[in-house]
Amino acid sequence: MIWDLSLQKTLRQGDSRFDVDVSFQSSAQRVVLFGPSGAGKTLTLKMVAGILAPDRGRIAVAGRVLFDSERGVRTTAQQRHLAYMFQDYALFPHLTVRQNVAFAVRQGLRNPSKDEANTDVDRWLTSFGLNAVAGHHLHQISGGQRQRTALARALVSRPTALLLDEPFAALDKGLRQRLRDELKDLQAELQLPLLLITHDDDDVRHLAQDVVCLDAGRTVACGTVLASR
Ligand SMILES: Nc1ncnc2c1ncn2[C@@H]1O[C@H](COP(=O)(O)OP(=O)(O)OP(=O)(O)O)[C@@H](O)[C@H]1O
Repeated sequence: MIWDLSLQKTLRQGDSRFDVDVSFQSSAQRVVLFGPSGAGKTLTLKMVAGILAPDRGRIAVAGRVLFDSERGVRTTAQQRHLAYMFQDYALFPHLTVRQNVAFAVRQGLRNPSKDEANTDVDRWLTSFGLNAVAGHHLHQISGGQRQRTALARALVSRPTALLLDEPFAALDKGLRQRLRDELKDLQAELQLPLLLITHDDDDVRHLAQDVVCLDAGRTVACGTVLASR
C-alpha cells in the first residue's frame, strides 16, 4: 500500500464549521484528489504534509506511519520529509531562481548566497532547463519557469513523496500539457509517490493511476463528482 489515509477534523470559524472525514487506500504511486471547490482537498493535503493536525486518524505513506492518533504517533512536517507545493508556489520574490531552489537545502537561518555551489541544486536547475535564468529574480521569469522553480525546490530536498496542490493552474494549455508530461516522466524516473490536487479533467486523464473524489469534506464515489461536471 502506498497511500493509507483516514483523517477526521472539524474546523470552526465564527459560526461556520467544516467537517473533514476522508479515507482512502491506494497502491498506486500517482493518486489524484479530485472534487469541486471547497471540497476539502487542500485541507487533506495539509494534513498529509503535517501542516495541519487531524483530530483523529492515521496517515501512512509508502509503509511509513506519519500519524496515528490511536497509537500516539505524531510526526512533524520536517520528520515526514515530504515535498509540498502550494497553489501559488510560495516562492520568495526577493531571491533569485537559484536561491529559491537552494532554499530547501540551506543550512541554518542564512539565505543561500547568489552563487553558492551545490550539486543537487545544479542537477535540478539543469533538469528543468533553468540554468539560463538561475540568476534572475522571479519577476524576470515566465509562469512556466516559476512553476519549474517551485518543483525544483520541492525535489532538491530529496523528499519521500510529492504533494502538489494544483501545480498547473496558473499556466496556459500548451505549457500545462508539457509540464504535465515532464512531471509524469520525472515521477516515473524517481519512483516518487505523488498526491496531486486538480480541477482539470486532463490532469486526471493523463496523470492519475488512481482517483480519489472528495465532496463536502468527504470521500465519495467518483461517479457522482465526475457526472456533475
Ligand atoms: N481554518 C478554517 N476554518 C474553518 N473552515 C475552513 C478553514 N480552512 C478551510 N476551511 C473551509 O474548508 C473548506 C474546504 O477548504 P479547502 O481549501 O480544503 O477546499 P479545496 O477543495 O481545496 O478547494 P479549492 O479547489 O477551491 O482550492 C472550505 O469551505 C473552507 O472555507
